[in-house]
Amino acid sequence: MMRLDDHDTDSIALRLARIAVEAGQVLRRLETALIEKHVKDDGSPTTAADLAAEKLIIDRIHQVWDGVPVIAEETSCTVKADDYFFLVDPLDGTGDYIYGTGEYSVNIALVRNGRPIASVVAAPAMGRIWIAGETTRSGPIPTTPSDEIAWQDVRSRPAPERDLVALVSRRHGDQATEACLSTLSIGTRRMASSALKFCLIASGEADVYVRCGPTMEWDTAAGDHILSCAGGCVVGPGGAPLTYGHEDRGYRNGAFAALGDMALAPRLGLALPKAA
Ligand SMILES: Nc1ncnc2c1ncn2[C@@H]1O[C@H](COP(=O)(O)O)[C@@H](OP(=O)(O)O)[C@H]1O
Ligand SMILES: [Mg+2]
Repeated sequence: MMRLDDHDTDSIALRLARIAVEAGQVLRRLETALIEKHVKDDGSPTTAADLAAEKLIIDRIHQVWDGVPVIAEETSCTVKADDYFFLVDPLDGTGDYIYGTGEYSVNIALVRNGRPIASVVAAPAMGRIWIAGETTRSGPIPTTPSDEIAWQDVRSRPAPERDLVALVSRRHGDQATEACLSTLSIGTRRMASSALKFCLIASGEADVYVRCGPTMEWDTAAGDHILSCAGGCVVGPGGAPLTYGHEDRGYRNGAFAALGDMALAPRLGLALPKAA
């Protein structure tokens, strides 16, 4: 068992990347199998693949960091948060997994005192992975799993005055989100699923993602950290960063905006985020 050394969050993120790549292989293998799906209480689907990937991730985390609580979407969503805990979504975008768009991700975040400090988002079917400790890096997922990932630093881009690129959920839109987006000069609306939306903004491929409809902490913590370390931010309606570990509200998030450039916050009517 490894002591949790939170001085080297980049190393923790690399370890999380290995776990996410392995979980991604499980998902890829099961993608082609005929998967029985179930509908959960919140109306969202779940499959045997969610469960298999979640079991693998929890086992691996316990092998490395035994004793740190793991809050995970499918089987461990009532585990209590602590000063340190992991948030895991083994298959974010289950609908897209089932319908074969490939826009699904594996999200893992280590949270300390309410904020993520090391995280990974892997998109196995797209062959892309992002990690963040102190800084954000991205790379292609190797086709031979034992190969090293060719990591490159990524940064979000300064927001243009007009013709912003907005990412919108493929499956979960709502009127409040549309009203918020209508205050911006959007040139391109691109549909995307899962935590990929945060990562595309972190890589400078889009500018803004607003979400007023429901999400869970495991949907956002890893992507929030990846975007925040790449120069962007994820903020609630008052302009404050999101915090994690809210068992009292069933680990549900409020509305948020993910921005590649903090200067977009006032344009959305939000207070300017305070520098971390
Ligand atoms: N009614 C609801 N309550 C809580 N979370 C919801 C929800 N409807 C959708 N979500 C969240 O939105 C995520 C998908 O977002 P998107 O459509 O942008 O990819 C889902 O992730 P999962 O697929 O992991 O369940 C789910 O957690
Ligand atoms: Mg999810």
